[in-house]
Amino acid sequence: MPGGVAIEAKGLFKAFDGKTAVDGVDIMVPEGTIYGILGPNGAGKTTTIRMLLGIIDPDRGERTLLGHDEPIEAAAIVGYLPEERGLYPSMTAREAIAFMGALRGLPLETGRKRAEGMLRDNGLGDYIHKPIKSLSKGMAQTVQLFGTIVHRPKLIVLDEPFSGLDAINQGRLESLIKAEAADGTTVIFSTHVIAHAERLCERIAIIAGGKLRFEGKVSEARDRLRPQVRLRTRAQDGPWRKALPADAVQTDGCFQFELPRSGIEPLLKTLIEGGAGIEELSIERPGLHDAFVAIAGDAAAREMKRDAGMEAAA
Ligand SMILES: Nc1ncnc2c1ncn2[C@@H]1O[C@H](COP(=O)(O)OP(=O)(O)OP(=O)(O)O)[C@@H](O)[C@H]1O
Repeated sequence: MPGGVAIEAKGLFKAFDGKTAVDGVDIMVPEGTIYGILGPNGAGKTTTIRMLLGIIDPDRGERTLLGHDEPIEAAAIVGYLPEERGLYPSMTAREAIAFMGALRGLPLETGRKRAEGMLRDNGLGDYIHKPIKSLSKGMAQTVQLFGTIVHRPKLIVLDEPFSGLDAINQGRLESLIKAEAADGTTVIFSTHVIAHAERLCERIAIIAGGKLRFEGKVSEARDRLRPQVRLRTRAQDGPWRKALPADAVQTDGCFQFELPRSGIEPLLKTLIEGGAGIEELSIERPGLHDAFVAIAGDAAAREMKRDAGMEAAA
C-alpha cells in the first residue's frame, strides 16, 4: 500500500544490566522511502534496529513493522544486513547468496538463478563459483548484501552498510539503495557518516547517547538553521555597513552572517544605494552537517568524525 507506514515505533527503551542503551526513541518510516539512523558509535543505533526487527524486545515502548505488532512475524519480507559481517568461507558466492535467501523462504533454485544474475550485473560474474575466502573484503560484503536482498524483501534494513567499503563500492551501494527505493522497497540504514544520509534519506533519526535528538524530514532538520550569506564588497567601509547584521563576521575581506528575517532585498538596496560595490554574494542553505551540530551538539559531531576517521585508518 503506497503512502503507508513501514515502521512506526514509539518510546523505545532498552537497558542492559541496568545500563541504559536506548532511551525514548520514536521512529516513523514511510513506505518506499530511504530512512537513516545517524549517531556516533555506541549511540544506540544497533540496539534500536534490533528492537525494530524484533530480534530483541524493548523494555518499554511499542513498534509496528510492516503492519505487524510482533515484528518477527514479518521476517520473510524483511532483508537485514547486521553490523557483524560473516559468510561461510568455503561456500561459493552463488551458494552463499542462495543460502541466505533460503533462510527467508526462497527456493534454493530461484536463489541460485537470482544470485548469478546479481553477480553478473555487478561485474562479479567471474566469482559465481569461487569460494568466499577468495574474495576481497569489499566483494564479500557485496555478496552478503546480495544475500540480504535476494528474496526481494519489502523492507531492507542495513546496519552500518558503508563501513569497510572503499569510495567506489560506497558509491555503488548508494546507487543500489536508490534503485531499491525507486522500485517501492523501503530502506533503512544506520550510519555515522552524515554525507550518506544527506545524499540518500528523506527522513532521519539522530541518536546520541541513547537519546533521540531529532526525528523527521532531512529538510526540517536543515530548516532549523537560517541560511548563511557571504558578501564581498569593493568598498571596505561606508554608511552602508550599519545595514549589515551586528554579528556579521569579516574574514578574508568577506562578510558572513545569517540571512536577515526581512530577507536580502532591503539590505541589497542599502548596499547598492550606498555604493558598496557588490563583488560576490551567495546565500547558502545549511547542510545536514551543520544541522547535526545544531541538534546533537559539537561533541557528538566530533565523535562522528572520529569514528569515520578511525574506520578509514583501519
Ligand atoms: N547485548 C548487549 N549487552 C550489553 N550491552 C549492550 C548490548 N548491546 C549494546 N550494548 C550497549 O548499548 C550501548 C549502545 O550500543 P549500540 O551497539 O546499540 O550502539 P551503536 O550506535 O549501534 O554503535 P556501534 O556502531 O558502535 O555498534 C553501548 O553502550 C553498548 O555497549
